[in-house]
Amino acid sequence: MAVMYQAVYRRASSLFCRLHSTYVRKMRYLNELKEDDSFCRQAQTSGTFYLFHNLSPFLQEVGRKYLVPQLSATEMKRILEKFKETEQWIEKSVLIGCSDEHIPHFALDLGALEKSAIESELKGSFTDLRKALFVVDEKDFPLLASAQALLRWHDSHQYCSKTGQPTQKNVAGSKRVCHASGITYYPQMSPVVITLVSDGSRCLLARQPSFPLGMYTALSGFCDIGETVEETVRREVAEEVGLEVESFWYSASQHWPLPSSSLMIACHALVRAQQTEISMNSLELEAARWFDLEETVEALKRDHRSSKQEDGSFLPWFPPKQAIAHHLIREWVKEQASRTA
Ligand SMILES: NC(=O)c1ccc[n+]([C@@H]2O[C@H](COP(=O)([O-])OP(=O)(O)OC[C@H]3O[C@@H](n4cnc5c(N)ncnc54)[C@H](O)[C@@H]3O)[C@@H](O)[C@H]2O)c1
Ligand SMILES: [Mg+2]
Repeated sequence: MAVMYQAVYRRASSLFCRLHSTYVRKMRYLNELKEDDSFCRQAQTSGTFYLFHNLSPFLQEVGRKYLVPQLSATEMKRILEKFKETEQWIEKSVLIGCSDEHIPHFALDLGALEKSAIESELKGSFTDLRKALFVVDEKDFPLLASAQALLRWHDSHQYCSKTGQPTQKNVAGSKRVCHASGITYYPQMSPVVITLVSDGSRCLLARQPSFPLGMYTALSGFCDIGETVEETVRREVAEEVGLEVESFWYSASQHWPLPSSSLMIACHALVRAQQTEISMNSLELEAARWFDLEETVEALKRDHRSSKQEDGSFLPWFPPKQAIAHHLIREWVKEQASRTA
């Protein structure tokens, strides 16, 4: 028995070491690409490229699936030659990751070239990010989201906000520098707290007027400058529904690219069971109410289409699984179900 345990343990720890060293080596490689311009320029000649056109990612519809194709450096060169563009275009690309085998991945926006001509050449289409995020395979979601956010950041930070002079990107695209002032700009995300409030047996979900009809989600809000996550949770819940948070705990986080880069920090919060009367802030919200476990489980089964009723009204439904709000709601349901079991 002891021998068997040792063999299993040895196999597990060697697997851990292998995984660990692959990960560490990969992170070190990416860091080197960000820090060393000539190393990164060299890597562009053997990398793969994800294409965008005015910030819409290039997708290929194959059967019922939407794939996110990667073009090799050779293919990229061929396309640019075909459109009579020089290889200098490659320098506009930004580093977005690499494979375990250290093949670097770049994103490139071909916004200045004719969209339909590239689409017919490459047999696919540039798709609005809002749609693309929800039709691609789940594993491609973070990649598309971060690539688009990074390209958008570069597009909107071409000039120094102090001197008005043009800024230059480093080859990897991990920063931009204004040579007149010496200021370095780094890509940024705005921290946002998203909180699923519960009174112990129900959860609180709300909707803004701009949401698709029938969609409810957890409360969210940008962190004010200088605020801690704890302070934002308490303030947002007080501001939006007039309740006082008693305790809260962190669940998970997610980068959300729409409408501009946010770091979503997802939390569960508890309010006192005796103080659950909602006083909704109608400047921001259109509806806010408590959902019991059964109603929450039912709404989780619906989507935008299936929630539509014959009279044109909509039953409540929640954001799809790609959104961290969905994860919070599922987590709450699981916890409630295990409590009542
Ligand atoms: N992934 C998800 O599951 C999920 C769910 C809900 C919301 N979100 C995202 O969270 C973000 C914030 O949600 P919200 O609208 O409830 O926030 P919010 O309650 O803070 O209200 C938005 C308002 O805050 C102000 N604001 C303050 N700082 C801002 C900043 N850095 N950028 C933009 N506006 C700022 C603006 O006046 C804006 O109209 C949105 O971008 C939304 O897309 C994601
Ligand atoms: Mg809000």
